[in-house]
Amino acid sequence: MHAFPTIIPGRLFIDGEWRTGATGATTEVFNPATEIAIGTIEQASPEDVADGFAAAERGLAVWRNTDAWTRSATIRRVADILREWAPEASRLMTDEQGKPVREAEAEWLATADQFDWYADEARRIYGRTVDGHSTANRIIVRREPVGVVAAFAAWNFPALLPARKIAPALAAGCSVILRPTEEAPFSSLLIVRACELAGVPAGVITALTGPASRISEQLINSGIVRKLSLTGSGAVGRTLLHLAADNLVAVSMELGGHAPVLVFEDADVEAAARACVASKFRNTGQVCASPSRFIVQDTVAQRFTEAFIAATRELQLGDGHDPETTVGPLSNRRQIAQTEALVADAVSAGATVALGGQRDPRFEHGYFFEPTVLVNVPPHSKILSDEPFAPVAPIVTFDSFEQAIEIANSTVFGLASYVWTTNLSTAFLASERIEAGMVGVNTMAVATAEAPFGGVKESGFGREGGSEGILDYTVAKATILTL
Ligand SMILES: O=CCCCC(=O)O
Repeated sequence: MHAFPTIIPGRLFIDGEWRTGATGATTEVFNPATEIAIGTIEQASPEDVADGFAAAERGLAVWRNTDAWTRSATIRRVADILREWAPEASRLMTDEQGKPVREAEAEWLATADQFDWYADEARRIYGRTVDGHSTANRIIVRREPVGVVAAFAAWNFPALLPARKIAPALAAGCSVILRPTEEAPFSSLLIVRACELAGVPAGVITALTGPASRISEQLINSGIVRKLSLTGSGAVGRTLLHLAADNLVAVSMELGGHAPVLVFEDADVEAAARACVASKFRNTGQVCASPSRFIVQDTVAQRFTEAFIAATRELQLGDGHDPETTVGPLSNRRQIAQTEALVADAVSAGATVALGGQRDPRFEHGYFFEPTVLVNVPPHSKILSDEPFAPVAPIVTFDSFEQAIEIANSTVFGLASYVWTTNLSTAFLASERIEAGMVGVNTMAVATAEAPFGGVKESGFGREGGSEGILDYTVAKATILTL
């Protein structure tokens, strides 16, 4: 048994120790439902960051020489600890990020799944041998750890997103420097604490909280970090890619999406609408794989829209700690402004607000926005092209398979996508024609530890999850033998 930490360590974790920063500067963290501060985190100074990457370099030397069975058993213990902590950790996540406790609990279990999955994959890092030009040649290919990894994740899934980077990196034998987000840092720090308790050696995991741009710049310019993994916005991705290019650091980028849902007339339309509502408003729409454009065959559009609105009306907006709540607040003030702007733009373009459309006036505090449904949405509305990260569902129609695919592929993004049909040919053809890293057919559940998660186009590159996920943290080394 591992007791849940009574004091959440809002500290830096460097060389196996929880430390205050060299300058003593801290940042407050707020509950988005109450706007009340729930704690503080340290701001790592340049000296702290330098200590962090030096420790990570030493940790790498230890961990890359630790056998795969030991790495596997250690990572498995992290999963076990996180499962033990899930009930309390869920309430903490709700405090800092806003999502309903039930969703937070699901996130912690999915987080533990990442560690479980990569505990197994640690023992399955396969090499190969190839015969060379000459019968005397043998080429042996081994996959070695890429080196020190810098991991930057977004605030919308403060446990799952770091876990998707930490678990495969540890499995591959890398050391990891995590920069938790300032909006929701405590869940990420809990993972670090679980790693410590599980026996991950000093320096193998480091946590540095503080200003994103300064810390990332220092890490990438350090000459020690060999791999950068980001889940974040396209703008941040571009900035970090420039830095990585200057330093020839390898990158994986998960940069968001704008997932189309194609609903064909042969689908179970009501089941599709219910599943779409549950998925659309999960985490208040702040999900990179969130279905965000509902593209419905015109013959069933009215039925779909009615069922969608009816299911949306049943949602309960409120504080995530209330057991009745099914949709929590947006996570921060920026999201409110962005959501309001998207709705205003769509309405001025000619869209109709069929439900919601504004900040919920019942709440004096907190970032509560009504679950919103837009219909008659003109193609040039920003809600159909900009990543929304908002509880707003635009419904548009199509009249042919080709038009459905054209609309689905009309954004710069290509992360998740969804198809609802009972026709096997339509399912296959649509999933092959949609430009996306993932396609859910008659399901909205595409994010699971055993499947590769990642995008194409401006949604980024690299994969997290599945047996593919560990490859991003390895390099192939060829040894060419002449016998
Ligand atoms: O925001 C991106 C992560 C998606 C995780 C999920 O859908 O569970």
